[in-house]
Amino acid sequence: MKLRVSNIGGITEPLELEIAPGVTSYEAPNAYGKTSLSKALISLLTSAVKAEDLLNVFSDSAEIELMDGSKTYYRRMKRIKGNIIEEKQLIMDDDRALLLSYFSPENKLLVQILAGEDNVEWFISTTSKINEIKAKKEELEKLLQDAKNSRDEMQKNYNIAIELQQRLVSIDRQIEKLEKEKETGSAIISNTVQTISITRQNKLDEINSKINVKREELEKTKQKLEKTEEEIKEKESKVKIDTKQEIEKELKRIEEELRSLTSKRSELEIELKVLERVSEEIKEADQRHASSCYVCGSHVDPETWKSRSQVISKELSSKTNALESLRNEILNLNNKKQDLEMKLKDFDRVQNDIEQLKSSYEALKTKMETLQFQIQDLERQKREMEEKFNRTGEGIAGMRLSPIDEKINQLKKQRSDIIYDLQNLGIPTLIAEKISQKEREIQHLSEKVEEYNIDFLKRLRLAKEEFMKISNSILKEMEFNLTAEVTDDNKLVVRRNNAKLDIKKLSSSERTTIALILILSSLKSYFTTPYFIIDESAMTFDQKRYEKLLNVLKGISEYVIVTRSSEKINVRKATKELRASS
Ligand SMILES: Nc1ncnc2c1ncn2[C@@H]1O[C@H](COP(=O)(O)OP(=O)(O)OP(=O)(O)O)[C@@H](O)[C@H]1O
Ligand SMILES: [Zn+2]
Repeated sequence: MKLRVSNIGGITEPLELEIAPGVTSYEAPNAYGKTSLSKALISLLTSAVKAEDLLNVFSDSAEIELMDGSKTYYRRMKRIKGNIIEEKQLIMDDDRALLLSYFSPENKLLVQILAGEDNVEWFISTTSKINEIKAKKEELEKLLQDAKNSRDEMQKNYNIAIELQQRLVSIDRQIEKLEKEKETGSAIISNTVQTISITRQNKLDEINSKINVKREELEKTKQKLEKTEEEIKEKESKVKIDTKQEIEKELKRIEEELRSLTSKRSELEIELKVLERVSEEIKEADQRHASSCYVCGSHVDPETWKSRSQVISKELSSKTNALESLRNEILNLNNKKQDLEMKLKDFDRVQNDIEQLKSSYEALKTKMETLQFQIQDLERQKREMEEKFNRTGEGIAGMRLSPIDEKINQLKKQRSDIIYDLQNLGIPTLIAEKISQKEREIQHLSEKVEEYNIDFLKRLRLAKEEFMKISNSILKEMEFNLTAEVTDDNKLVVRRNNAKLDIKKLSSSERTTIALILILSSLKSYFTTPYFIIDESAMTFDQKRYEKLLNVLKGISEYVIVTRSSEKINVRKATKELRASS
């Protein structure tokens, strides 16, 4: 196969390599790009190796291309505005390649075993894809449970349907029997028919007369209503609000005037009384020819009494006249006031009348509505009655049913209920067919689940059995005085001369060998890789053991590539046998 790499990792000069089947050793100085090349090859097996990890940080585009026969696989990436865009055609996309196709100081299993950890359960379940099988198994188990549940449901429905069918047969028999009984009794029935039609006519007549009465009443109410409306209008035209207000204003004015006039009158009356007394005193003084004042006792010429009396009399008569006219005025105003008060009372009375008319108008309206509703109701009753009579024209329904018919009707209702239920459930023969179909499905699913179960257990054992098979011979061939096995609970157990040895006590080449054996076991059991790459820096073998190891590895994959540090660049066949055969 032919590999071309450019701008991957530290490889900036385009690199082209022809790799022959068998074990190839790729030698180059430190920091030349051996790891970069290995990563390029692994990146064609899994997209878990990301473009970001591959692309040389100083380049904007990179390419890995592998041509194998007529097939071309590649990863081509470009950096555009800080993002890497990639086109790829992988040989496979399986992240187990990181564990099983590449043995380097970064290999997780190697790291773990070098650290002295002996639990390899994660390695076995990851490389065997046991979890995927488990998930599939569980999915199937769920389907199986669902199928069983729906079969049970169907069985239940089947039992119900059978029972319903039996009930249907018995009901049909009962109906048949009752129909026969009815036929014998039908002679009696024809008599009743006449009676019934008379009763019907009576009922209709009754309703019709009720409707007529109500209609007449409605007509009368309507007339009353119209009359009331007219009256209200007439009265309202009489009572004009502004005239009423004017009268009230006038009344107020008169009352005010009356108040001022009456107070004037009482003043005048008091003045008159005073004058009358003075005039009497003066007259008396004149008769006595008094020479001194009857009030203050000062000297008065008796001759002046007469002239004084004259002045007072004049004043008296003028005041009396004024009082007289004031009294007349008051009288007049009081009359006017009474008139106006009468008018206001009239207004109030009419207003009252209007209120009363209005309330009786409302009452009439309600009565009309009630009547209309009653008439509608009666007409509906009539219509329904007519419909019922028409529907059951020549039958006897419309009246109470005879007990036989009632019983037949009841049975028929039960019958149609059962048929409805049966339609929902399905008829028993159909259900039975479905049940047997389900049973086949259950059978099939059970077998599948069992297969997965067996596969699951087998898979779990496979790598361990393979490990048992190959570990001791490899260890022997590598001349390590050790035996190793993986226990049922997935622990690595290593022994020397039958004594258990803690992994931590093993030398690093012993640990590395055991890790490699585990990887070989998983490769044989679960995973086929097109090439297997070993980074020599992961190994601490002496030359003799290194040669032996290459022999062990050569059958592991069609291509085995070992990268080594060397001052010179060299690509060559690495094992004697292959060198001999090529
Ligand atoms: N993505 C990258 N971008 C730029 N340079 C890189 C990148 N990856 C690695 N390098 C550099 O490229 C050079 C080659 O690295 P690489 O790990 O492939 O060398 P190596 O041949 O495996 O060396 P060693 O013998 O020490 O293991 C190193 O100098 C490394 O720092
Ligand atoms: Zn006097």
